[in-house]
Amino acid sequence: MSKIIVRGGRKLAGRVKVNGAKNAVLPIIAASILAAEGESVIHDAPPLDDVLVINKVLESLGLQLSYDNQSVRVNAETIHTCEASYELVRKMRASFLVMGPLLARMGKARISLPGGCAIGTRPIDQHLKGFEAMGAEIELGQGYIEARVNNRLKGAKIYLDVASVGATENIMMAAALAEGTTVIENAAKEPEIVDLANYLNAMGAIVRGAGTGVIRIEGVEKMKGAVHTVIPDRIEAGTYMIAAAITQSELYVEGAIGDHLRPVVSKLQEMGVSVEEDENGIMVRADKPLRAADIKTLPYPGFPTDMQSQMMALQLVVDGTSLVTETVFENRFMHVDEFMLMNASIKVDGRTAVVSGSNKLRGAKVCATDLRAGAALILAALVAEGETEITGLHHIDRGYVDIASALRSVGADIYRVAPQEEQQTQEIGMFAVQPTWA
Ligand SMILES: CC(=O)N[C@H]1[C@@H](OP(=O)(O)OP(=O)(O)OC[C@H]2O[C@@H](n3ccc(=O)[nH]c3=O)[C@H](O)[C@@H]2O)O[C@H](CO)[C@@H](O)[C@@H]1O
Ligand SMILES: C=C(OP(=O)(O)O)C(=O)O
Repeated sequence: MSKIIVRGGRKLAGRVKVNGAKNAVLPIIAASILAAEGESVIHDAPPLDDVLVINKVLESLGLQLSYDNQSVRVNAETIHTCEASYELVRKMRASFLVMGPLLARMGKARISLPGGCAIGTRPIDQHLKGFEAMGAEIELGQGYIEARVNNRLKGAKIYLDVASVGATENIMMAAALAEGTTVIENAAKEPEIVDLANYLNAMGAIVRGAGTGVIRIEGVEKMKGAVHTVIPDRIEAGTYMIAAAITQSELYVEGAIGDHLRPVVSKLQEMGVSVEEDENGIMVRADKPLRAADIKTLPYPGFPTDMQSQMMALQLVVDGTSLVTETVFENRFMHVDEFMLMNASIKVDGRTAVVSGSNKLRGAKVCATDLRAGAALILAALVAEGETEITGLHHIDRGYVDIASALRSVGADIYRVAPQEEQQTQEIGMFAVQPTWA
């Protein structure tokens, strides 16, 4: 089992570079299915496990794809099958995003139900409601969802009961090739939606209003491949900003876009962190004791649920008590039990966690229960006394490009041990590769 080992107490200094956004690149790669002619080239596609999975999904449909030097090239002229298997969809829920483009381009799609995951049940009713409104017939059976339409999908007015990111994306992609105009009301407003709309428009679609609550898509008959560069990952950026704050350090987060991080920036400032934005990134400085601040997760532009656990790591060490209210996912407090193993003091009551500050965190053996929980444990470990051993790295690898090396490059005592190295370590009684603190 691979693990990350951190020895807390080091200050950080220097710059970390943000990669392309996981949550933007996944729908964008899926949208490439819409191009009946030409090649798409997607730059700044981060080398993450999730990107490999979506690439495999497209390959399994018969598309030609290559991934080199952070650029994905997709030729979608030929599609052999419209079925995405359980084996691939279970690895990553975002695989379900191929349903909209397949249905629009091929008139049918059979996709495994994505199921729930550690952070909640995560239904897909809003995606299906959108496809049905556009004339698709939906059937569920044997763990798969089958959608079909005779001729083309038809534009429709669709009000989303929840401003779902995935449903907005799936419906936008389906509507791009539909006959007539689709209006999505109560649409999600995340920057990743805007990035997808920009890519769709470059492919020949007509999408207006992305980034607002009402998106209008005028369907076109044909789309072609396009070249696109993915936006920087605001959640990766926010994670490194908290790394600076929690270690009382100074870090320049290169590529971070302040406008995408407004709630995180303002919360850090409220806590006493200095944040300076320029056109290339964000400088974060913490050089005095920080204050408690409450957070409530909400759809964009509210505080992102994907930053909730990392912010909780910071709340554990600041002065005072903070409240964390999670309104987006019903089960996103699993990191609390792991923090407790590190001597944290947190009480959970339903969707709210009461986080006591000024904890003297202590290193422990902990496990990443989901992607952001894993990042949060690393952040806590940076300031914990002694050594923390973090397992469950497959979660972290879904969304962070070698976070251990990135943090080590700015001074953290953090090291990843692969299973064979661990075995050698046991055999010869030392690290197979010299850890930074040795
Ligand atoms: C790949 C990707 O972009 N993932 C992000 C995306 O996930 P994802 O697109 O899955 O998240 P949604 O915005 O769809 O989910 C938000 C809420 O809506 C509910 N819901 C969603 C769809 C639906 O048909 N019915 C329904 O009830 C969900 O259960 C959840 O409670 O947005 C989440 C919320 O910002 C982020 O945490 C994820 O990192
Ligand atoms: C929850 C997340 O991703 P996904 O929707 O892919 O599970 C995340 O990025 O924190």
